[in-house]
Amino acid sequence: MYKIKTLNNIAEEGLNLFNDKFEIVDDADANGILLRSYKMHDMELPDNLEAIGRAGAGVNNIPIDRCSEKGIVVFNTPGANANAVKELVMAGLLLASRDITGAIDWAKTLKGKGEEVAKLVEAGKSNFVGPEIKGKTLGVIGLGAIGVLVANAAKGLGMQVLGYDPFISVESAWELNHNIQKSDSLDELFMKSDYITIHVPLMDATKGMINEEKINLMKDGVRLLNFSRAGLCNDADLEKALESGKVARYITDFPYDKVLNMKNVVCIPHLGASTPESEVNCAVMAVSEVKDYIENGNITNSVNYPECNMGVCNNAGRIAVNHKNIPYMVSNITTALASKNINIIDMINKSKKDWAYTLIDVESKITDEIVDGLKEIEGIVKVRVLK
Ligand SMILES: NC(=O)C1=CN([C@@H]2O[C@H](COP(=O)(O)OP(=O)(O)OC[C@H]3O[C@@H](n4cnc5c(N)ncnc54)[C@H](O)[C@@H]3O)[C@@H](O)[C@H]2O)C=CC1
Ligand SMILES: O=C(O)CCC(=O)C(=O)O
Repeated sequence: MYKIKTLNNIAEEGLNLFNDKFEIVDDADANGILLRSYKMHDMELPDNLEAIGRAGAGVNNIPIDRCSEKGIVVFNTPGANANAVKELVMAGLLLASRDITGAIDWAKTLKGKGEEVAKLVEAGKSNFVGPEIKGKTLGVIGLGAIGVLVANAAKGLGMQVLGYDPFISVESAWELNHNIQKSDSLDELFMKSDYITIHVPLMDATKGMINEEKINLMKDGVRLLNFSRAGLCNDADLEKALESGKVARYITDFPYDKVLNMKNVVCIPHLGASTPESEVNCAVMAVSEVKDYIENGNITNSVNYPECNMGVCNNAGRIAVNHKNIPYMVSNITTALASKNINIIDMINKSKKDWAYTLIDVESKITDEIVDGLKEIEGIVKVRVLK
């Protein structure tokens, strides 16, 4: 029986896809882990952990390098929550323009004022005037699953849209409305935009990408939206810009104590992906990926190991080997099998940056002795017999 542990709420529609070879457990030594935003960095990674399924996009809560070194394949669910985030970003654009939250808070203070309310409303409403978004320029940083939907929807609302993504995928480029302008540099986007929205992953290269130097390039009164991760903005620089009015408003899905105390900030409690539709989409995708990997060795949407698909095994045996992407691995693995008289019927070897994966169907049963032999080969970090 394969054991699966969940570290966050995972929609039933996904969990129900596990067949009777799987059980949901609370043990520390599960074969698979499913999670959303749970921070795994301080967790031990047990030797029998094979797969981690992130029901969502961002994987900065998972120790990817440690996982790769232990042969643990980390999956995410590209695009499965993108529409949910896009819809909240559209609300964010309006929250950034019109002081909707301030106005709602003020309206609540009129409770109990009886017949005076209508008069007070008309007298007080001028404090909450804000510009329309139509005709303004929105800069979209990162044109992946979310950025593309945001850019297209903003265009539909009459905005001018500038996009920046030096690594845009062919698929995203196809999806992008052809009226969206390409920004040749991030600095150009910063200089030309009235509104800026960030849709890139948090990693070393993007951490603190919104900082004093970049803010100084922006228009006075620019409105910033961050539905990606808190760490993309340098908080001391952001605070200074909000105090001076250089940044007129900051809308974020990532509250923390310091930002909650800043002026002109609207904090949403990480609700971007919190729709029933997106929770189901993510759970179904994450469970399908983890299940197919544990049962068949196939890899779809992994962030640390290569794509690999040999379908269901119809041969006598199947073995999966996670290893470093270094010379002689294929020859070492096949020589080890040949030395035990094991004949290979089908095989895939693929790599992704420093890591590689070899999936092999063979003509006879694989014994523990063969597995032990493979484990001794320098560079191999995990060996699994799937059949
Ligand atoms: N608020 C929420 O609940 C959610 C937040 N997110 C956050 O949004 C991020 C983006 O999500 P998706 O669009 O689904 O991911 P994605 O992987 O489809 O798109 C990310 C895009 O960023 C681009 N990119 C990477 N580095 C860049 C750079 N330095 N400059 C410009 N572009 C760069 C990539 O080429 C890619 O096209 C996630 O990494 C996550 O942190 C995602 C889902 C829900
Ligand atoms: O699961 C969630 O609610 C968070 C979604 C998210 O931040 C992501 O997918 O990167």
